[in-house]
Amino acid sequence: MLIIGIAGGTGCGKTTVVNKIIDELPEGEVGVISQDSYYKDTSHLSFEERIKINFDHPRSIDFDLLEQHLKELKQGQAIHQPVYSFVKHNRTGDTIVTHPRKVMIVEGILILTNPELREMFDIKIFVHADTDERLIRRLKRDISERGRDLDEVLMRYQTTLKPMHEQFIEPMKEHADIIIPNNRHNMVAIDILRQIITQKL
Ligand SMILES: Nc1ncnc2c1ncn2[C@@H]1O[C@H](COP(=O)(O)OP(=O)(O)O)[C@@H](O)[C@H]1O
Ligand SMILES: O=c1ccn([C@@H]2O[C@H](COP(=O)(O)O)[C@@H](O)[C@H]2O)c(=O)[nH]1
Repeated sequence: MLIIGIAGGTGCGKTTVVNKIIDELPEGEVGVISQDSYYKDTSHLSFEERIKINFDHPRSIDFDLLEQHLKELKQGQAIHQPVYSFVKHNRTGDTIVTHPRKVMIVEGILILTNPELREMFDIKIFVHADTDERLIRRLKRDISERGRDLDEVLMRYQTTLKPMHEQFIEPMKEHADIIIPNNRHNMVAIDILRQIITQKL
């Protein structure tokens, strides 16, 4: 199994890159684990308490479960990946059965901050887009898909997104094997990745 970690700040285009890689490779060869599925279960908190959580800090992620699941996949076992609701800011209680594949992609803003997880990646990728570009994308996406409004996104951006990005995410570029510039759609980078993956397989 080839395990690829894809990190980068919110809105940089991680999910988009992952989907393009899946499109480029034979069906059924690529599986995905999203760090978002591993936000800690906060069912014991009220909605008002949950919205105050700093979702851009590594402590908000259940890295133990993420690591355990990746190990199980590596051993050939299927896992039950939790389903996360950005609207409720919590796990839904449902899970998706994720089967081991020849290529497993783990994507998320903070996945390179965890040393044990980092060790498990055969290829570490950092997707870069400029800060203003990411904020514009985040605004559009969170308003249209995640039930947010302008004030919520900007407040979160100033209080947690920007400082956490600078403290935890941007420094992780140092651990990356490949940095993909993604201010615009970058099909050349996707094609290079496809070639690297095919060669490794
Ligand atoms: N290279 C790009 N150019 C323009 N828009 C993009 C690009 N990559 C992604 N987007 C858009 O930006 C938004 C956030 O992208 P997404 O892949 O969800 O980012 P991430 O998973 O890193 O948060 C989406 O609406 C997506 O369509
Ligand atoms: O309940 C939540 C959990 C997370 N977020 C935000 O999501 C992004 C990470 O997702 P991307 O798809 O990589 O953008 C992170 O910046 C959190 O602030 C949230 O809004 N609510």
